[in-house]
Amino acid sequence: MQALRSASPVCSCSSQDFAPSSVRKNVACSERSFVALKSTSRVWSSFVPRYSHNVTVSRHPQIRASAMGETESSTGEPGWVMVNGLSGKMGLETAKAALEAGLQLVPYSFTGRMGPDQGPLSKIDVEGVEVEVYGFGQRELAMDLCKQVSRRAVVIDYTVPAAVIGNASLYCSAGVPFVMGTTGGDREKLMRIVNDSKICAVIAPQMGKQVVAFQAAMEIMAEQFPGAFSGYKLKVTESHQSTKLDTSGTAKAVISSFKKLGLNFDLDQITSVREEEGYKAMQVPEDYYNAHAFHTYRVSSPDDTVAFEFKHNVCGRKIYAQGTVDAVLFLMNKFFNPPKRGNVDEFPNFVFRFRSKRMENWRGTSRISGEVPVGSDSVAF
Ligand SMILES: NC(=O)C1=CN([C@@H]2O[C@H](COP(=O)(O)OP(=O)(O)OC[C@H]3O[C@@H](n4cnc5c(N)ncnc54)[C@H](OP(=O)(O)O)[C@@H]3O)[C@@H](O)[C@H]2O)C=CC1
Ligand SMILES: O=C(O)C1=N[C@H](C(=O)O)C[C@H](O)C1
Repeated sequence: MQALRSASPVCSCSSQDFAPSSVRKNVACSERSFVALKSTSRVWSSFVPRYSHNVTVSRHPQIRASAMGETESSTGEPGWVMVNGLSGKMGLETAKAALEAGLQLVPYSFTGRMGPDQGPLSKIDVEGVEVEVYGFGQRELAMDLCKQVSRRAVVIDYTVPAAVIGNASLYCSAGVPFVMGTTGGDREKLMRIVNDSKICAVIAPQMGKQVVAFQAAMEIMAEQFPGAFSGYKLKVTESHQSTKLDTSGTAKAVISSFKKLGLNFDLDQITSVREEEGYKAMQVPEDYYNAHAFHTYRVSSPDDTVAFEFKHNVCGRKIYAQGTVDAVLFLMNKFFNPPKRGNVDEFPNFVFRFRSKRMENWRGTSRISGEVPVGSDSVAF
């Protein structure tokens, strides 16, 4: 990963790299300089593990300890997370992973459905924690309740593409940092909203760190060998559960790297599989028809004598839930913990990518069909 860092001049950096220099040297620094950090790089859009082995958050003593002790020094309590989209597949999986990692679940959430004028629409039990879910009209109240529980909560958003902008605006105006796992929506606007606010966010269409490492590798190849596949053809197939509302945000991200390698491709050429016949062709195990993300990128020469195939196949949702918890811990560390000796070192495991003004300008040139490509150029998702 050291090689990865040095090979990616624009945006790859470790958590230490974007800490203020005083933090980098593990010297205590003032809240003021930390605020300066937040105002210069507020959005982290993807991250990859520094080591090739898997890190299981809940079982990793260092990270678990970090979750438990995250805010202990300043507030005497473990970190709090609010999960929106809790009745959904990712929301629930992530809430469980957060509890398992030692975080506390804010007992309030909101949904897109209309609810009563007074009181919650429903209640959801997550491993014994009862969460009140408020209707759309009471989402501001839900945010207020969250802040009453803790001024140091982080929001996790796994909702629907149509909610991305509204929810991000709400978190920003409430002043609550967030992890946006939800795909789709106007990604450029999303970045603008966060950059114009005072809060931090981690935003990525792919929270599975190992898949993000693959994204990063593709981006490095693109940066090192631009145009290497000029004239070649690209076929992209992504298969997901039939309830998925949008085209894979991850596929869009990876395609942005392929385009830099010289391949012509429009996002509407992506083949999206959402039914059984396609699942069989993609060899999705039957048990995972309702919970999978299979991606195949096939690159072939004009005369079909040369072919490359890249695949990332995920069954279940654990990989995203674990990565999301890591992103939460990272945000808590950055946003709430006054930098202190060893603070940044609590997160030695990841290389984070971050946005800078320089990248923003660079990215502005690589728009695809109204959507900013994601991935290692890290904007959009
Ligand atoms: N970044 C990543 O690594 C990953 C991202 N995703 C993305 O996460 C998102 C959620 O996926 P998934 O869990 O499968 O979807 P689900 O359909 O299972 O869940 C969506 C949830 O969003 C809620 N919801 C709908 N509208 C709103 C709103 N306006 N405000 C708040 N909540 C709302 C729904 O509530 P209700 O039931 O009450 O309608 C439901 O709980 C998708 O965009 C998906 O692409 C998924 C996996 C990994
Ligand atoms: O909806 C999903 O399930 C997933 N969505 C993300 C995406 O759109 O890329 C990540 C992964 O593919 C699972």
